Amino acid sequence: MAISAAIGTPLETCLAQAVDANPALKDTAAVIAAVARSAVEISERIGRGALGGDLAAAGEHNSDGDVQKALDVIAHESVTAALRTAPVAEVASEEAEEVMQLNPDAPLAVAIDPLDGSSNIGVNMAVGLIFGIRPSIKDPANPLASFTTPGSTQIAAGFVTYGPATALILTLGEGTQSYVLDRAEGTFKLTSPAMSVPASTKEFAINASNARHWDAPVKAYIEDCQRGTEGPRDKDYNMRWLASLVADIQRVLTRGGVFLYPGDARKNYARGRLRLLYEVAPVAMLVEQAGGTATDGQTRILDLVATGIHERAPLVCGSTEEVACVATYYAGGKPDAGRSPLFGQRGLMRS
Ligand SMILES: O=P(O)(O)OC[C@H]1O[C@](O)(COP(=O)(O)O)[C@@H](O)[C@@H]1O
Ligand SMILES: [Mg+2]
Ligand SMILES: [Mg+2]
Repeated sequence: MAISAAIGTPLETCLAQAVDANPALKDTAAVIAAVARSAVEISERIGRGALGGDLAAAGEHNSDGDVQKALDVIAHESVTAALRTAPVAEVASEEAEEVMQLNPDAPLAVAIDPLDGSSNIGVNMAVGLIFGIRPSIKDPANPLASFTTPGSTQIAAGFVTYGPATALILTLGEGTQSYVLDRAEGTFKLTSPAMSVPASTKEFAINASNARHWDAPVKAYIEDCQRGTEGPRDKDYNMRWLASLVADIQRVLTRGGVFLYPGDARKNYARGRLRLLYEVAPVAMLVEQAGGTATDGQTRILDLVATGIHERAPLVCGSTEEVACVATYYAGGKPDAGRSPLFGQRGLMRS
């Protein structure tokens, strides 16, 4: 439901209001409160920086082959301990190979990236946590049943950004809200009851070091953005890349933009880098609920169905007009052929 509380209202009060309006959200609210408790703990830990030990110390490899840093493991243990106290049957975590069974009779399943933006650990840059909450499907024959449904079955989704401020971005399926942690009180408080992604933008986010590996539509789209007013897009673009999905998406949710992590030609990158269940699908729900669009380039993310819990998916999301523009490149076209270098307003053959 949409949140109508005043700015500054504590998360707990907002959740209680949501449950009053829709009692079916009671268990979901309990899960969100548990995730928020873990986020407060991790925020304090990150805030101490190197005074709290070497959070970037390398450990084992995780399911995706990434080296786990100390903070990846600390965050995973903190959030799964919190979820054990909530009505959660199963957890799919980036940091666990298999689905974790918590409270078997509980009604909900949670997909979680306990620590997003791991390359930013230890350099005082923004990192975060991402989660998506789904109904738990009890199917003894299929231990993945709760997670092999479309992203549109998510009941709620959110992420936390541990940045200059610790923020919680949340949707309960109707609108996207933001909260900021009041460090003095250890409580998240409402800062925006309805985030709204502007339909158009002049800002894109992509890891440009991968340009030589991109497919033709992404290459053409980014090249045209870079040509600015000299090219068919006829506007000068800015580029931002924080290497932290949560921070990049918080910017897109706040002032618009388009975020791309496409598939590319590198080994194991045919479907990009981001994981469908605990990164792409929650972000897609938040972006859609804020009036933006989220696709894999062409197909709506929330229609995609995972076949494994660590499956990847390309992500193109943010301002609706810009995401639609990327889709035209994938469909083999250009957004406005009438403004091509040859025929456009500044073209050689202006009519
Ligand atoms: O290092 P790259 O290829 O730019 O990838 C950065 C992306 O990888 C991620 O760090 C992946 O998440 P994890 O840190 O949870 O593995 C995203 O937050 C970020 O957008
Ligand atoms: Mg991540
Ligand atoms: Mg992670």
